Amino acid sequence: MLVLEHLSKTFNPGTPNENQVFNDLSLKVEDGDFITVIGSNGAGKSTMLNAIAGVFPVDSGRIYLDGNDITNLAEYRRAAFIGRVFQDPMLGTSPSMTIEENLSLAFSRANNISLRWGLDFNKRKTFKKYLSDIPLGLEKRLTTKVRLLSGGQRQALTLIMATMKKPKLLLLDEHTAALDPKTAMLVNELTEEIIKKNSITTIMVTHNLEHAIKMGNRLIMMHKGRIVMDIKGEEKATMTIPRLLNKFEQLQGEKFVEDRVMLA
Ligand SMILES: Nc1ncnc2c1ncn2[C@@H]1O[C@H](COP(=O)(O)OP(=O)(O)OP(=O)(O)O)[C@@H](O)[C@H]1O
Repeated sequence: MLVLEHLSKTFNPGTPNENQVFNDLSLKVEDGDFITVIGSNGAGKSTMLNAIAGVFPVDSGRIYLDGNDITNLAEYRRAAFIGRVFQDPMLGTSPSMTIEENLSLAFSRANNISLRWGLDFNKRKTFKKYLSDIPLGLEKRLTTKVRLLSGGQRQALTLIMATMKKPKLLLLDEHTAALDPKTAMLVNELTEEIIKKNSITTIMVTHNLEHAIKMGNRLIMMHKGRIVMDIKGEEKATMTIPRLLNKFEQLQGEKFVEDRVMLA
């Protein structure tokens, strides 16, 4: 279980650019939760993910994962049990290495063995199996350099690498936002499949309201650094975009405004 307890974060304190992103942000994420996160511009969605991943220290509050206080743990140490996939397909893989070399790297990390480039028959067979489950044709391109892949192919590969060793937590920060709708759908399907198969606790930020409603078991809406909606169970299962927008308006007394929001 992940617990965020009374977190606060202000960027550039004491300067004209001072920006309090959140103050007293709390959240309990149960094991196996797949939470989709939506919210208005600058609501603090990415900042929340960054705080969990340890990209910067929080000003106050505590972060617990499986009962361990990780508030002061360095980012690289959290990376051992927190998987991340970003919006930018250029991140997460090594472009000058081939698909199989990238997978081999993740495989070595996952199995806690020192870096070994040896790509024997068995490894290649395993990698082919991973890749043949995705209809992106990657299983035939094991020796292709990753820089030659499309954005969708790279995101799929990053997702496989980030989950090869089951992470305690998977953070997806708009990981399909840069993809065309058809590829985004494929990568989302792969995301759901991997998460379900391995019961990975996941927090996924998205600007696509339809994806946010359809995917996961819980939907959180953030606004001005606060969690203003936490929808699950029957309410989530029967949620629609108009109902969600209405609920926001009723709760906040203002319309939901988000430049990049995608209704479908
Ligand atoms: N490293 C940083 N240094 C300074 N300010 C930052 C930093 N990261 C984020 N911010 C600011 O914090 C606020 C919240 O940003 P954040 O990226 O968390 O919002 P978001 O909800 O993900 O928004 P969006 O949907 O627009 O991406 C914004 O005003 C942003 O400019």
